[in-house]
Amino acid sequence: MAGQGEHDLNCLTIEELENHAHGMMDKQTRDYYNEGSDSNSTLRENTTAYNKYRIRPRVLRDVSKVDSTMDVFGHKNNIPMGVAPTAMQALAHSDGELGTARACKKAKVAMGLSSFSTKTLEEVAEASGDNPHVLQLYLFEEREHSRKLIQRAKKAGFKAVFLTVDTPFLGRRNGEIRNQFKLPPHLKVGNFAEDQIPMPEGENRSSEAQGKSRPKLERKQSQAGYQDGDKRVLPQGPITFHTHAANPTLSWERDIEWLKQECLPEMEVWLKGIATAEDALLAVHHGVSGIVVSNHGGRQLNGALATIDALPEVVEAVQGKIPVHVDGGIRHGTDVFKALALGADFCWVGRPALWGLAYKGQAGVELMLKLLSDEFKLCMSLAGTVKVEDISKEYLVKMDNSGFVSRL
Ligand SMILES: Cc1cc2nc3c(=O)[nH]c(=O)nc-3n(C[C@H](O)[C@H](O)[C@H](O)COP(=O)(O)O)c2cc1C
Ligand SMILES: CC(C)CC(=O)C(=O)O
Repeated sequence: MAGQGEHDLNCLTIEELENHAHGMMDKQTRDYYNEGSDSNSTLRENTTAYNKYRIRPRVLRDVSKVDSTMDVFGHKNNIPMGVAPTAMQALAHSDGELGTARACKKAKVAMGLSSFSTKTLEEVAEASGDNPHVLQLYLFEEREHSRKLIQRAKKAGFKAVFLTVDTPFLGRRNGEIRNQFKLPPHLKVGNFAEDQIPMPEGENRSSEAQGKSRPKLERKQSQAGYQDGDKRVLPQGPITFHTHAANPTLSWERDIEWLKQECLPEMEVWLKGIATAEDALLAVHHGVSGIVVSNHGGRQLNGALATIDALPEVVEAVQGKIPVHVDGGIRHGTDVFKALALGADFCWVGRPALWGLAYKGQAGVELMLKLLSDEFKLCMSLAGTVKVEDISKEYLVKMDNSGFVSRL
């Protein structure tokens, strides 16, 4: 645990980190990183829902040696938490995803890399070394581009792909629309910089590649990836997040099987964005290696349950057959403890890493990871748990709006 002298006195909590980061980002970056979709209610609830759960501490249990480590992707992680994939990290600081990867390696926590990173996956793999790193994937309608990316990830030593399944269309992010968000010219989407599809004027790419099984698409520049009335918009030209991240054609039977064939055995296939027991059961049925309970940090379906509230039904449905991870709204070591007590095997944090980067680049991500690690270890000790496996729902109660407390 941190001694008195080892703190950044300007920044002792994730909330303070967020406040520092606020002033270090331009408006378009700040809005892009921080906002959710629509009225942002799911974004807010992801965080506040943790307050409904309170910890029941046990005492006199010799917590002089607490082991907060756990194995994930075949490696010992310092705490049961990693950094979630978030796009375009060089907007926050020039260290970008390389700073995050180096900080994760130093802190011995896993890292998720967005397909839409501002560094290449090969650069990030090199910076990660033997620290576990997974690649978040959007499966493109032009399947050849996804295949190429998967092959590169395999070669670079990624442990798993996390297919994002909550993005048939992009959620409506009003700040992004208002700011007409785009990557500034000095930055590029690292993985696709040279991967543009030249398309002669007038050619309809819906007949290309895997076109036969696809719905008929209209060739038109996407309006920032948002659903365009009844018209399907064909992604075209350079691969950008606005044109290519969303793919409404994905389905369990065709695409999960395809992905497993492309990735296994070198890389595991996980689904990120599961929020119900029914889909968790389908995930098990389709033989994926694990799932992440996620609502994309409140950026997709506003009005969806907070992830900590969706977690119990998923855990109950899965019954330990595959690992269940969770992300969304985790801002304290006690949140990690609560998620584990509700049955998650592992947690991921998104925005706190972006705030760390904005604050001080790699050093800021290191600080963020230290704050959450210290808090989690202290929480384990004060709750009377010595190993991560000890954490169970026995340590939690739930409080309703009128303050009534019930055991879980
Ligand atoms: C700015 C930003 C960019 C994101 N980019 C991606 C992405 O490229 N792919 C993806 O699957 N999820 C993406 N996410 C969602 C995160 O992986 C994660 O689910 C979410 O941030 C967790 O919530 P938290 O930020 O409250 O911790 C992004 C989130 C943010 C805030
Ligand atoms: C659209 C993506 C490239 C990034 C993303 O998932 C997000 O901004 O939430």
